[in-house]
Amino acid sequence: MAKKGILLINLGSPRSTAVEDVKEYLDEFLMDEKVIDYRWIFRALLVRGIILNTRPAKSAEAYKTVWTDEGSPLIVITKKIRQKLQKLVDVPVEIGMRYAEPSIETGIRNLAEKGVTEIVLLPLYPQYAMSTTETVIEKAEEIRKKKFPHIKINYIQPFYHRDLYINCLAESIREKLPENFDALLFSYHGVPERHIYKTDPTKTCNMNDCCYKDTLPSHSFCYRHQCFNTTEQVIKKLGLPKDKVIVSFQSRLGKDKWIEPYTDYTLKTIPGKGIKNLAIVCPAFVSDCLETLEEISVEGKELFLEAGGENFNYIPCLNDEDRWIEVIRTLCEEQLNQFYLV
Ligand SMILES: C=CC1=C(C)c2cc3[nH]c(cc4nc(cc5[nH]c(cc1n2)c(C)c5CCC(=O)O)C(CCC(=O)O)=C4C)c(C)c3C=C
Ligand SMILES: [Fe+2]
Ligand SMILES: [Fe+2]
Repeated sequence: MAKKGILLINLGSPRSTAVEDVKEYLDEFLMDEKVIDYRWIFRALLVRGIILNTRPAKSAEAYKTVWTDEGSPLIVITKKIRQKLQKLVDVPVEIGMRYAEPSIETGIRNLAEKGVTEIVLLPLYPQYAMSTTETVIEKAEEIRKKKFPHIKINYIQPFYHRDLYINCLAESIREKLPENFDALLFSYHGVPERHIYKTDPTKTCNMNDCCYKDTLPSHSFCYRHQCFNTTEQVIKKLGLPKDKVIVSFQSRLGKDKWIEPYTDYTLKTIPGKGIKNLAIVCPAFVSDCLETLEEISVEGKELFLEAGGENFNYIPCLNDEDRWIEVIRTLCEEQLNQFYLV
């Protein structure tokens, strides 16, 4: 009789805020060809020859500002999610990180040691991207084939369009929205435009109005569409008019063109357009992390206030909210049941 288990995957953080640990983490992250998709030699020249000379020290300083006694917020929150989910399901639950520790391999091994032979794996990313969902699945498959060939893995697909997730996100935002705000900004992690062209099997997305349309075959791999669609569904549930809502993309790296508009530019320009009281949410992240707690809540806030903004209200991620754990439970149970159908 097969034994089932659940593996939750998040991005991962450095082991500590020491520059050397941040460097090791950034090396693994940025040398992933699904993240910096250049040929190995050019990627190595860029990452090891340029980025890793200066970025680790800067990033280490940034990590210090968000680090807690228990460690990186992203890891701490993922562990809390695991604990809460474990109380709701009767199969073992483990976590794994795409980069650094506990790795995906550690997660699979922990399940294997409990006798699990069928794993439901949930990448904790609502929207598909080559640099998130795809790299997680590729890595997990590589490890499974090499080290655990007797184990089956069912991968949970991106869930940005699922009603249960949208209801959960909308309710979470509704509870935290300030009474008065001029606009609600949805800031998603960005990706280079090239990634979207590359993963579009239809080769029809032109990074234009097509991404806003309701249904197109290109959408199952268009991160830009999936972010707009998440926003549209959430604001419908919240009953917010479109003119009170802005979408932008944060955290770009390097000189390539990333999907626009950029969050930093948006934050600098909207006060001049009369938006002085801002609410901001980051739905590409299910758990708060460096990119929300430092880049948005500290740096982003500073940009907005310096440009004449008055109130900046950051709305935290779903983190370990009970309603979100229920969503995770349902997504996993759907797939646990799928094993019976194979
Ligand atoms: C939520 C989805 C994410 C996408 C898409 C994504 C793409 C992406 N990221 C980088 C470069 C960096 N990202 C960094 C941090 C970071 N990124 C995500 C998520 C996505 N990235 C998270 C959750 C985090 C925070 C990790 C944490 O420990 O809290 C960093 C490291 C931090 C820094 O030095 O600023 C880099 C670098 C690229 C290039 C990319 C798409 C190609
Ligand atoms: Fe990132
Ligand atoms: Fe698109």
